[in-house]
Amino acid sequence: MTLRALHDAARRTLDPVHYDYVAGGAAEERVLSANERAFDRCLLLPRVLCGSETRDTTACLPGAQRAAPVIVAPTAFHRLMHPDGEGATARAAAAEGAVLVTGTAATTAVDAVVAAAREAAPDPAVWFQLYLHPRAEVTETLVRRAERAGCTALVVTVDSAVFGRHTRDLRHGFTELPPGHAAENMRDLPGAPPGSLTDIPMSAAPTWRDFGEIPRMTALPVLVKGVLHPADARLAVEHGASGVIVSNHGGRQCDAVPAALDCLPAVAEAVAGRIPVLMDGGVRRGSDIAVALALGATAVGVGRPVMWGLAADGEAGVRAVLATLRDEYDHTLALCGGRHNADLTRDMVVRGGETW
Ligand SMILES: Cc1cc2nc3c(=O)[nH]c(=O)nc-3n(C[C@H](O)[C@H](O)[C@H](O)COP(=O)(O)O)c2cc1C
Ligand SMILES: CCCCCCC(=O)C(=O)O
Repeated sequence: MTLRALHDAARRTLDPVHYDYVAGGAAEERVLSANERAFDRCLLLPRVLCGSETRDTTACLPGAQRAAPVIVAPTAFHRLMHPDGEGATARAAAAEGAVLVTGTAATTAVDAVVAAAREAAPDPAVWFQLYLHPRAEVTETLVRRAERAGCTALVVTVDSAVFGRHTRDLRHGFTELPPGHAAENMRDLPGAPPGSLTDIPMSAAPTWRDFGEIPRMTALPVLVKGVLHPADARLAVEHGASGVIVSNHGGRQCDAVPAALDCLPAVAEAVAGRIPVLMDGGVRRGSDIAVALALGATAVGVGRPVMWGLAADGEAGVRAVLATLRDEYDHTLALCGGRHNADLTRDMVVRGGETW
């Protein structure tokens, strides 16, 4: 099944309110569409007579030495997509050698997510995503929970000082999870109603100093997600981040920011190879992965495509999404004369577009 077919199948299967929760973005959804359009404008200039019969597409990531170059970005509430929820996503990601980022807003507790991943592979890489809580001890509770569960890295999301205004959810009045669903990692956190879609237990004014406390409280590598400005990428390095994820939250936060891909080159330049730079937002095909890697990413994240795969066919649907992207990327790398991801370089990306 192509990713488009899985998306169509998901749309047919899902309650339209739940479909819109995932598909939608903030405000006029300008950034949501800009993320995909940015990839449409980028074309690859292949090198010839320098290829290899076999290729190594693995990426060296924090807490995941030989991972697929596509990771599962953190997305909330997988049980809205399929009764098997995050357990199915975890087994699929582990079987495909992809990092899964599970999050505070998962409908399956982090220890059960890691246990599910271990059913599919002996040494899976599961990262845990969290927000900075106004009370440091609550943040620490989540960090310890992720450590105990066996997560291999943490991801701190910093683009959500306030919750995005998701137009479609506002139109539907979708503010509460259906009965029987809850954000399981939040059940026992103070002031966190686990059924609310928008009431995130997070600080409204976190600082780099607050972020810097996290690498100090844990031996796990800590990545920062939601960086767009190169100056923030430099601050991330200075405050102990082990990786930067260039992301505008899939167009679900500020609807006036650039496409994530368009922010990648400047962030990669600012980081200058000191830590890995990842990006997410709008990745829909293997050649998108090649473009992002050529522009300085070590790996890319996918959010919505994984949700569509899960809704369409559970664990098998998520596997199909990850395997399709990996195979398409390998094929593109071969056609561009590459053997390793690093063979894709910035000079191989040109801006094309509708006017050509
Ligand atoms: C339904 C949905 C839920 C999300 N939940 C979270 C979350 O809990 N934490 C987070 O950091 N990002 C969250 N994101 C953002 C994703 O991690 C990622 O940045 C985005 O989906 C990438 O864009 P893509 O969907 O075009 O691949 C969510 C995105 C979607 C679509
Ligand atoms: C407790 C609710 C947290 C929801 C976070 C989900 C999210 O980030 C989104 O974009 O939706």
